[in-house]
Amino acid sequence: MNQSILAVHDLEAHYGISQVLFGVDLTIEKGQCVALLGRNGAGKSTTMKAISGIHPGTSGRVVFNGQSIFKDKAYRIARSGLAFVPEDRQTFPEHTVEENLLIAAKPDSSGTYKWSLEHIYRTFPLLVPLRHRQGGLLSGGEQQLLVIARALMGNPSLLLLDEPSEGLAPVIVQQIARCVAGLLKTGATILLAEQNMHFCLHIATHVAVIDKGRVVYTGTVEELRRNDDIKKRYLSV
Ligand SMILES: Nc1ncnc2c1ncn2[C@@H]1O[C@H](COP(=O)(O)OP(=O)(O)OP(=O)(O)O)[C@@H](O)[C@H]1O
Repeated sequence: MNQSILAVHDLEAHYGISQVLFGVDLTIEKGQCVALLGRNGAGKSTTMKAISGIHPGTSGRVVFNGQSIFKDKAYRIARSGLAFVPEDRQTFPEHTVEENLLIAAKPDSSGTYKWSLEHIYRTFPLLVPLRHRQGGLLSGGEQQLLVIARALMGNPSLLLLDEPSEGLAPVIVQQIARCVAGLLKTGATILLAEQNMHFCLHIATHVAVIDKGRVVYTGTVEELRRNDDIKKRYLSV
């Protein structure tokens, strides 16, 4: 049986007095790529921020690798092996690509460095010619690749990617899709928040559709492909 890496139950979150998550339920098993799909403002980023402790939820349960992390500080959650890559793609702009990567190097919970610099460059060949360029001088797509690679240098057991395709040219989106698909082949487990359903359907194994702060549908990618009603109702397709 698969081992559940992340289990989120009845998660609620607010900004001030405004409630935006109304009981999110979500499970990710080892090796899965779950696409969290939903329209603008549906609650994808807030779900990721609540899971990773950046914007803690107000109630609910979040269990990561068998441990409750709900209300834990963001740095503790990150250290326990959950890496969150926010949508703003912030690199350390004054530092080179290689320095950005080395700053983040950390072993996994067993003390192992699965992701070395060499392994990163093999997986992200586009970063090789850029290794001495400052982070702030990269294009949007290059920055996106760098922040994903930087997260991997921390050898996480779960990677949360928030809208990696947003605002990028189709050719770059394809490169990022190839890169994420490659990560899955290496055994990575990924929660991928996206508005771009087509980007996800080629990569993800499972989907969770979120609408108005609630997960309204879960299934495999194949099941979603066949479900025109859900696509029309929640994904504007
Ligand atoms: N810092 C904030 N303060 C107040 N309200 C916020 C804040 N961030 C998000 N919201 C609101 O919370 C709701 C959920 O936003 P969230 O960013 O989680 O949605 P999303 O599905 O990620 O959308 P997008 O694709 O536009 O990022 C929206 O109504 C949004 O306006």
